[in-house]
Amino acid sequence: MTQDELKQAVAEAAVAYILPMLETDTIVGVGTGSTANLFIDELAKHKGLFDGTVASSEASAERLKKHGIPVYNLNSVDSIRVYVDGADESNDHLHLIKGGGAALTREKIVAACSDEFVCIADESKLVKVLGDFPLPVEIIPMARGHVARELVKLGGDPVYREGVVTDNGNHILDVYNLEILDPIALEKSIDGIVGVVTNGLFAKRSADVLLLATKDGVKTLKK
Ligand SMILES: O=C[C@H](O)[C@H](O)[C@H](O)COP(=O)(O)O
Repeated sequence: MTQDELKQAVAEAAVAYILPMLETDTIVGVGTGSTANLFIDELAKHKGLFDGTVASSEASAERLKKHGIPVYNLNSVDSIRVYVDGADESNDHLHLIKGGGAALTREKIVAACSDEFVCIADESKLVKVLGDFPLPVEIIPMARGHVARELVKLGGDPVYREGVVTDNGNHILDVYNLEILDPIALEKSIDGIVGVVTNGLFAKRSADVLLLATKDGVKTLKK
């Protein structure tokens, strides 16, 4: 199977997983990226069954609206039953690296507000130790130099993601060469640097379930 076929399989599995949760007042949190896009397309087949969604990016909101699925402002909903999103890497504890598409801050906010976080990925994303994928860090633009120097002190090699402005009007540093042995501690340390908005480690609030597409079928991994 190709990577695209694996992504399609996991998108379908995610919809099957959340179907029993869908009621007329259910709000679904929707992530960002190529896997999340396929999930949106599958979710659209069931749009009459639930109330609507909260999106983690402008791009996902636009795709949802094109399908005729209601998209709510996060501040106008009481709760999100389930959040479905992709990842750039996951370890066995379902700690994630996210933000390859620069949506990490809104993703982390929606994940924090959700009762259950279902991560969807193909098997290439499962790793023993996080950090082969450069860790995205969203920063306030004027703090770029300061944050970069602090990230070097933590052992990383930050690279400015040229030309990218997040939905929040900020910039991204991608941090290379981190061997992330303690994701919870590193997430906290990076968040403590003045000028950092969010970092792409989802460790304190990890996924609850990982649906992992493999050539032998979609596997369900839990913490
Ligand atoms: O900012 C983007 C997100 O964190 C994505 O969920 C992540 O990059 C995975 O994207 P994809 O499904 O395209 O590999």
